[in-house]
Amino acid sequence: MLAALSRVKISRLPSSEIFVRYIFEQEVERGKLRLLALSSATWRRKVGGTRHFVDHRRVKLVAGSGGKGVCSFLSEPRKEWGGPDGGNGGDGGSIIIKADRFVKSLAQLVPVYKGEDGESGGSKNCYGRNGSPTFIRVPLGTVVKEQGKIIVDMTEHGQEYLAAFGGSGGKGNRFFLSNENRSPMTATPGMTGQEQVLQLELRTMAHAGLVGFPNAGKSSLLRAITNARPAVAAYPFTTLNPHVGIVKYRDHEQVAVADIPGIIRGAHLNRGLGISFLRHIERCRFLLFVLDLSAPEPWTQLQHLRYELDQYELGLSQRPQAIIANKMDLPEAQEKLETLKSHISQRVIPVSALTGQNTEELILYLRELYDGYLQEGDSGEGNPTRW
Ligand SMILES: Nc1nc2c(ncn2[C@@H]2O[C@H](COP(=O)(O)OP(=O)(O)OP(=O)(O)O)[C@@H](O)[C@H]2O)c(=O)[nH]1
Ligand SMILES: [Mg+2]
Repeated sequence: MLAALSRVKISRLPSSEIFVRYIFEQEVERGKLRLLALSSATWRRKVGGTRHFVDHRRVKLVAGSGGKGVCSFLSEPRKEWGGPDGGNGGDGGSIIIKADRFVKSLAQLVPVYKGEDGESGGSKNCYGRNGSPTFIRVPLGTVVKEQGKIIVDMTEHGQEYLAAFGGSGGKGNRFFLSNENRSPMTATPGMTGQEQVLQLELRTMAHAGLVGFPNAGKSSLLRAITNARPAVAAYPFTTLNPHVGIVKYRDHEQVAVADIPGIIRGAHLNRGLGISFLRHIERCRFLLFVLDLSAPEPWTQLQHLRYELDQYELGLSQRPQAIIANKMDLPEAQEKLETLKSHISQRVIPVSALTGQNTEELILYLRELYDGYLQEGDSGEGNPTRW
């Protein structure tokens, strides 16, 4: 049955279904796992090396070592004792992490980076060439951590962080020439490059984050209010990586909205897809809670979502927010909405992501939140991200 399923996936090549396989991978026993791994390779070959979205990576950086200095003496016809002429070695290449807005995931990163070594010096006072720096291009919003502590946040295009220094080159014997010592024999080796083990984490940068149970219609809503096209399907956990869409207003103001995977009760205990992907809404200034009106008790969803958010980071659920009741087109929705309103003191925005009903109210409310956030920014609480 599973083999048949894999074959179907390979032949149809739907972009979202490769992720379904991850869920299967966690659940099936060993024999079947191998089969899935095989199908995954075939899938990649067929679609031409497509890579998955990766939002965290551990990398080891070893900067280039300095080239060694050389001990040599000039000796030419009629100038047999020309003195020391050993040149210095070149410096090793450093490793630099650079933010690049054209890079969208950490998938292209490799586990180990080795910087270019400096060249050794030469006779006739020739200095060795310095090793060229190695650049690691990462998406905007990448956080660089060392032993769990954040050391830099790459938020601007072109921002660079020198992560591992190259070793300095050794000195040739010419360097040691002095009045006391006219023929130094000393030459030093280059220093080894710095070694670092860093964790890179990608945190999506958006103003608003859609939070909701699986199948609540988060991706559908993102499609309805922005031009983003995340996959939508009637099974839970369709979305496995964040998508960002931009809501454009007439005055050219733009608000970025991030869609993330669904959260279920007990996600902090690693149920469902866990809550580690909440890192993608950690930076969001406001949250859009999407409740599913087709669920028996949509108001309990809100409690569970808030609880799970607070498990990730205390106070996360208290960010400025909008509560959206989705699937208003369903027949029983109106009745449910009234009950929902009686359970929640905050304003509830009823919408239908499927038909686009009442999405204007949501878009306008989003703008109110955004304007409030901009004013807050003006009063000195950090610069707002301009998209
Ligand atoms: N009737 C109705 N169905 C909807 C509406 N919005 C979404 N759906 C359906 O609900 C199902 C799930 O929608 P998605 O947008 O994939 O839900 P999601 O919250 O992104 O789900 P995950 O990515 O799995 O967390 C799909 O079959 C949608 O067609 C709506 O407003 N009305
Ligand atoms: Mg989705």
